[in-house]
Amino acid sequence: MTIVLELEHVSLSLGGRAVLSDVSLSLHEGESLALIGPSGSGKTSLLRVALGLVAPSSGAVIIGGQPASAPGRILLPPDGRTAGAVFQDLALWPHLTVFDNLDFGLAAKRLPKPRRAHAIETMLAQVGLSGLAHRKPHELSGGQQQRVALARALVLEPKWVALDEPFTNLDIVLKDDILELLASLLRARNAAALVVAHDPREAMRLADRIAVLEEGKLVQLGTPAALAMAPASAFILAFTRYEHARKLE
Ligand SMILES: Nc1ncnc2c1ncn2[C@@H]1O[C@H](COP(=O)(O)OP(=O)(O)OP(=O)(O)O)[C@@H](O)[C@H]1O
Repeated sequence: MTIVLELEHVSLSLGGRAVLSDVSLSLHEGESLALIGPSGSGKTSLLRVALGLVAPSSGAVIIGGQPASAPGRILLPPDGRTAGAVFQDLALWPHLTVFDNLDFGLAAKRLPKPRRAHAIETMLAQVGLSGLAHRKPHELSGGQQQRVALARALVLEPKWVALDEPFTNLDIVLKDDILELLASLLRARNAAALVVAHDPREAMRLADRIAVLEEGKLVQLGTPAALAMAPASAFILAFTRYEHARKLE
């Protein structure tokens, strides 16, 4: 199986505190890997290390088989990591239209204009925003803004995307819709996803594999079924017990 991203014995200290300790994991082509763990366990920090926004204190990040980060050094900058990212605050450029938000990364790749326009129109159609290309973010609903953020990440045809709980603020119906849309967009591209999930039960339902962080350490990594079968900590037992009960119903 092709590995798109690998963390090898990654540790990270910030302000003298150990935020990540000896974390090793790999993200496989096309899979959805959920990161869960209590608040402050290091989930966002792990995404930041993977994306090349911060260098690990020790260990390595490997992208597509190439060294991407070494201790204290970013060898491959974020835009070279074949990744798309969507963070909780979405970080859309407020002064740019939807079209230009999507065009920003494509233009940086120096693709010809007609090709960019075609890619953007196709992408906007896929996320159901065809008519809204010339609006600015503040002229959109929250759900529409989230689709723009998703489209902006995917229009660059990433091999993997990092998502930091971008959908937590949506109501449940809208959230299910966008999760389904995300899954189908990723499937169509065979793109992998590394997703920080706040709701462990939702991760059990949707992810191919789950990585559990506690106090910066990877305490378990496996399929939802493997976690439910042999939970490695009280935190994991707490949400997998529910899963057991559901299956026994
Ligand atoms: N720049 C920083 N300097 C010092 N400590 C930091 C810094 N950024 C994060 N931390 C600490 O690192 C730890 C992990 O933070 P992180 O945001 O990765 O956790 P998280 O699991 O994503 O939390 P949450 O679920 O609450 O978002 C926390 O204790 C946090 O206070």
